[in-house]
Amino acid sequence: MPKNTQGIAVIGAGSWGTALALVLADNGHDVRIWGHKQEQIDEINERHTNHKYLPGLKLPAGIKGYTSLREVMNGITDLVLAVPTKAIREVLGKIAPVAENPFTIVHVSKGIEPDTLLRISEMIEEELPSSLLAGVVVLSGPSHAEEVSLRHPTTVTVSSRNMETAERIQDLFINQNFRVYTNPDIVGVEIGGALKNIIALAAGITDGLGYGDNAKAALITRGLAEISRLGTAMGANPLTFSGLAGIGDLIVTCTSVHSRNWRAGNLLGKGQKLDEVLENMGMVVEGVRTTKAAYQLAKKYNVDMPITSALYHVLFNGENVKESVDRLMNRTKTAEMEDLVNILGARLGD
Ligand SMILES: NC(=O)C1=CN([C@@H]2O[C@H](COP(=O)(O)OP(=O)(O)OC[C@H]3O[C@@H](n4cnc5c(N)ncnc54)[C@H](OP(=O)(O)O)[C@@H]3O)[C@@H](O)[C@H]2O)C=CC1
Ligand SMILES: O=C(CO)COP(=O)(O)O
Repeated sequence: MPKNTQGIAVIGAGSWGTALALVLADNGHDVRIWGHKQEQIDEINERHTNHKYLPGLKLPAGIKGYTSLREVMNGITDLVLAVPTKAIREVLGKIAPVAENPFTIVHVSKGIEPDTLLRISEMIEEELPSSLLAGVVVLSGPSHAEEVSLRHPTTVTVSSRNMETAERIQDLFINQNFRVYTNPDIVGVEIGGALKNIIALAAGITDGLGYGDNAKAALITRGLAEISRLGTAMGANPLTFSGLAGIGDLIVTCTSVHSRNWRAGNLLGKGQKLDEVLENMGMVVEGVRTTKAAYQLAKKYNVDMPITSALYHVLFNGENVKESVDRLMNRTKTAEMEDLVNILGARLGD
């Protein structure tokens, strides 16, 4: 596999940034990881661990930690952006003045910005001048950092408006444990990755309420239906939602104990308050902000998203979780596929 001779910068030293730094180091790349906490970067450089985010993991000495964005960006042509969606604009705003040459961004975050309703690649294009941005790629799929860091078999997909760039990034990451596919549908890949977190929160809630596997299978299936409806209305290829960034990620996030979104939902289902849950999680729970964004997008595109809407009212209007499930179950009867077929028909008719 071709080596990036300049080294690759990973921006964000949380769970996912650290696990992906390991994949890149396993592939022989020199990796610079940037974090904003001196103590944590000292730990990475001196003890080769990142205890808070991936306890027990020993990092190769080839992964070097930095707190200076100027130093980490020096000569860099490929950058992996691994901070929560909420922090992306702030971090890019600090990178722009210190970057000296154009670079490709591989973003690995799973969110949509509330109010602007932008996908992450669109936020990146807004924040960085085109003279600095050589390309934007999204890497997404069913991939919990905890298992990637154990080098357990994992599959993801990369997408970009420029497929040559996507294929080059595929080559940087792919190895025997980390299989990387390409998909030209950047809208679908970003929407699938972001919206599955909403359904995982809901699946955590039903598990917390003590409902069983039927309820979870219903959420996964009907969750996929509403993700596909919105994504298709936004221009995605509906087939993307039957792939890794769609059903693949939805399954892993709704069923894995590693999922922060599922865990947060589970605590909500058991009766904890949202503030309390988020305070104790210690890591990002992207689905909360994304629920707000998807609720707004559903209105904008006039798409029915009953699970997202129910969760929105639980999270932001204090509605009771059990009553919300009852209301979802007692909506007017409907057909299973008709809405998606109509959305697709309207698009093809345009
Ligand atoms: N974890 C996973 O398995 C996967 C995560 N993702 C996605 O990757 C993205 C990052 O998630 P993940 O790594 O898991 O999150 P974590 O909560 O594990 O880590 C987030 C990291 O970002 C840092 N950070 C937060 N805000 C800022 C800021 N304003 N400036 C600089 N650094 C900041 C945090 O620092 P601090 O320690 O100070 O809080 C921390 O190092 C998310 O969008 C997530 O959905 C995607 C696939 C898998
Ligand atoms: O996206 C993920 C796995 O693919 C991580 O999900 P959580 O953020 O819910 O842990």
